[in-house]
Amino acid sequence: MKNKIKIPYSLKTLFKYISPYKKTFFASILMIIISNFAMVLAPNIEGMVTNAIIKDLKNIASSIPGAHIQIEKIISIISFLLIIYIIKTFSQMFGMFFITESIQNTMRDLRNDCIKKINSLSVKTIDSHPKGDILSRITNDVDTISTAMQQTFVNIISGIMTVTFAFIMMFRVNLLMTLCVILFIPISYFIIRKIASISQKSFDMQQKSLGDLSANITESFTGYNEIILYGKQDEYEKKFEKINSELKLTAFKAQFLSYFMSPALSFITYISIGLISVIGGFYCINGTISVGQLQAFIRFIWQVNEPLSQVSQLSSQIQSSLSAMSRIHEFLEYNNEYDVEKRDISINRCISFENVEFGYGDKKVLKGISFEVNKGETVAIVGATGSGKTTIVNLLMRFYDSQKGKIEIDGIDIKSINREKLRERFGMVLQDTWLFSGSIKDNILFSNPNASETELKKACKLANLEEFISSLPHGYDTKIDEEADNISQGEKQLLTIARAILKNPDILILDEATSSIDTKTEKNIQGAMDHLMNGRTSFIIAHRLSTIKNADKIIVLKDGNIIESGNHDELLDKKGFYADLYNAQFSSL
Ligand SMILES: Nc1ncnc2c1ncn2[C@@H]1O[C@H](COP(=O)(O)OP(=O)(O)OP(=O)(O)O)[C@@H](O)[C@H]1O
Repeated sequence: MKNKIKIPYSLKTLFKYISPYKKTFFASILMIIISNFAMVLAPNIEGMVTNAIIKDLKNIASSIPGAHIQIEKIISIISFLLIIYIIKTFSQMFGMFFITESIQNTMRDLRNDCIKKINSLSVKTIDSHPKGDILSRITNDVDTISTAMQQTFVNIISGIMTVTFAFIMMFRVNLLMTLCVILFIPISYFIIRKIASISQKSFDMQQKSLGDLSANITESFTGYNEIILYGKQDEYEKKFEKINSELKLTAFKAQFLSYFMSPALSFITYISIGLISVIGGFYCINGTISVGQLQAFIRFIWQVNEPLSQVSQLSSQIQSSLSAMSRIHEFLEYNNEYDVEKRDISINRCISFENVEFGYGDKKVLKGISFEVNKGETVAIVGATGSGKTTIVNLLMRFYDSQKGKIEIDGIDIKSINREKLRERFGMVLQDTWLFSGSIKDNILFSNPNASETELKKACKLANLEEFISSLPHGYDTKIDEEADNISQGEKQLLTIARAILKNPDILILDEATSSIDTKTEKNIQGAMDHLMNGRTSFIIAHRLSTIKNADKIIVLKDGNIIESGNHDELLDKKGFYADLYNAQFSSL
């Protein structure tokens, strides 16, 4: 899929984003045209002042009667010149204002849509793309486009103006000579295209390397503690250096090739000047044009070359931005989590899995899972690591959809239920707690922002958090830092339990929520968990079998199948896989 999307699509996407601001864009183009006109007019008027003074001085020197410096005439020309300068300055200023305004609005919309896109992606898509790369598309790539547009737009408009003026002047000197110059344009165009198409590949690689670099940095930060713990700094530095060298290589290729454009274009210009000198020479000899006109004509050829070579120098930026736009376009085209279903659900009877099969890609993880849980019951899912415990709850919340069989709530296939509405029924407490930078209160209210103060306090009481929160200097308003490093693992879990209590969900997912904590905290968490689970249908994924003894049903997974099910005592009596697992854990305590 990568690198398949070609430039026109990405440009179309860019135009789509620019179009709401087309009026401001056109206003900026108008301003640039006005300022260019003023720039062309100014030298002529400056010349008029000099000419008027010289004429008056000559008249005085020749003692022509009544000769004097015509101050009023000079003042009126200077006033006109002043007006031109003012127009030039203000049109330039407003031109820049309009262009900056429209580009920055476009970029803001693009970034907003990227964030909206992230929120509408399926878990499957998020899981299958490196986070750092997605981050790079929203930050680096948007930035590349913004800088390129800002720097090249004015140059391109001014260039078009200069070329147009130059051609008008050339036509006025001689038609045939101008047509000869025009003949060289396709050659220049061909060279630009050829070089651009070669270097574009390097620009695509460059933006991709930037994405890889960003992914590497994100990984180094998120795994910082583990990296230093295992002394892997050198390894990570080497990985970074490798990607960085690749970036350097692709950036060098891309930049070098694009810089090649300018001398190549100048070479074409030299050839055209040679040809024009010969033709122009003949015209001078037979008196069709003057030597001064030929000289002016050659200057105009340079004037045509200058913007072309300027734009070709900026071509590296234009090309990077095209690659960046292509990557953003590709990201915006990722499949959305699409829901046509509007159906809502409430659980009154039971949840059932019927012959559910599922795999990630070619890897089959669940090979025909069937079990039933009644409303209010607790089911524990047990099995070796990688046996598919998390996958079962992922399917239940429709983070992924089963490939065969069905999951039903009260006899209704969950695939016919709106995903958002389905997920509203769930609460989760995971081992990897997720807290954001904000106050304790903000973090708990995250699941139910409209909860009252009383409800908040009640949830914290049930989650055994009262003592902890009252010990904090700012109580509920205490800030949690970005990584939530200022609170312990157990406290984080209690906070997520309070969050889940406040949501008051029908179905609970508890994923190994009681591991890696001390006995007192574990007791605290277990108490909080009991409050949370009270009267709800719960799915517990736990390695520590002592925590699931009271579950109504325990299902044991192995190689994608349920090999045993029943309650704790029944499974112990069976003296099978569960009993072995339990005894092994019990004896190791
Ligand atoms: N997003 C994914 N893409 C590809 N394979 C995946 C993905 N998520 C999980 N797997 C694979 O599917 C298998 C089951 O994973 P799952 O997380 O359901 O196991 P688990 O029983 O919950 O494991 P653990 O006890 O270690 O959490 C594993 O082999 C895992 O590598």
